Amino acid sequence: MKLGFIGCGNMAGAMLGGILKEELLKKDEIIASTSSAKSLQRVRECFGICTALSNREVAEKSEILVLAVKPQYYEEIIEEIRECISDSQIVVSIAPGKSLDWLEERFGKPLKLVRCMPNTPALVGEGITGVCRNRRVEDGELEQVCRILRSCGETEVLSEHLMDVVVSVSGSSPAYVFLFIEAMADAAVADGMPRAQAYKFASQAILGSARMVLETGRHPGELKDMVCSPGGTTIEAVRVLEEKGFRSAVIEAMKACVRKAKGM
Ligand SMILES: NC(=O)C1=CN([C@@H]2O[C@H](COP(=O)(O)OP(=O)(O)OC[C@H]3O[C@@H](n4cnc5c(N)ncnc54)[C@H](O)[C@@H]3O)[C@@H](O)[C@H]2O)C=CC1
Ligand SMILES: O=C(O)[C@@H]1CCC=N1
Repeated sequence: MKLGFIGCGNMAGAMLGGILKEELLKKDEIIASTSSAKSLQRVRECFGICTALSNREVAEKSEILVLAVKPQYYEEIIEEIRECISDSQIVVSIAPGKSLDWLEERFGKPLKLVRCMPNTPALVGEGITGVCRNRRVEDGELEQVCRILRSCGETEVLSEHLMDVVVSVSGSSPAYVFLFIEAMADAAVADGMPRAQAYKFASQAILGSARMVLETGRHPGELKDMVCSPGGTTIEAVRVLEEKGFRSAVIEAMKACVRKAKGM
């Protein structure tokens, strides 16, 4: 098996969506285990990949093994599989707060470890993943992992001290954006727009704005100013957002997110 997942819920599912769409790996080159036969059956039906009820089997068979369980299960999963893992494999962690040192210590032996933080837009190939590695992972091996991650969107290799920030700015941030979309759609519905249409307008406005930042390279403030006509509608909305502490709410929320990640 080229790639294995221990745990196959929201995040692994999103990654699989990207990987299979790009046809980077064949379905029979990917294996996953989950906590129950019922959820494994769902994984088989959804993705058509190989499955196993045994985490050890997945650990033994995978060249690249992704630990895709919740952080609170990391310790018990590592205890369960540590004997089956060798330094010819690459273990990939996607959990917030679990440092390379912590992982190395739990495995208790020399291992190739990659720590990354993906996000669920991976499902549609528009994810972004922050990646770092321990010193045993060679450049070519990191590239192997990044090739897989790139099928889910962008990949940035960075220093480990930034990984908690990556959690707040991309791992968790789709949730804030979905809240924003819901709030904008609710407002549009309140003013008479049918709900489905409201989601479409709100989502496309966010998608288009994000693409403008990425594709024009212009400062977001400049792009904002281009929308705000003097004495117009937009500056009126911006004034209310500032009055209600919109920026500050986002900054405080993200600082809370980083604090939580650091404490995990
Ligand atoms: N959901 C997200 O947007 C993101 C999640 N992550 C991280 O990804 C990891 C997985 O999160 P989600 O996919 O959201 O969780 P989830 O709850 O959707 O999926 C967890 C999976 O682990 C399986 N599992 C639980 N106990 C197990 C065991 N003992 N053996 C084998 N499988 C077991 C469950 O059956 C399930 O398939 C977490 O560490 C999370 O912090 C990282 C970035 C974004
Ligand atoms: O909420 C969480 O803890 C995970 C990590 C990033 C996104 N979801």
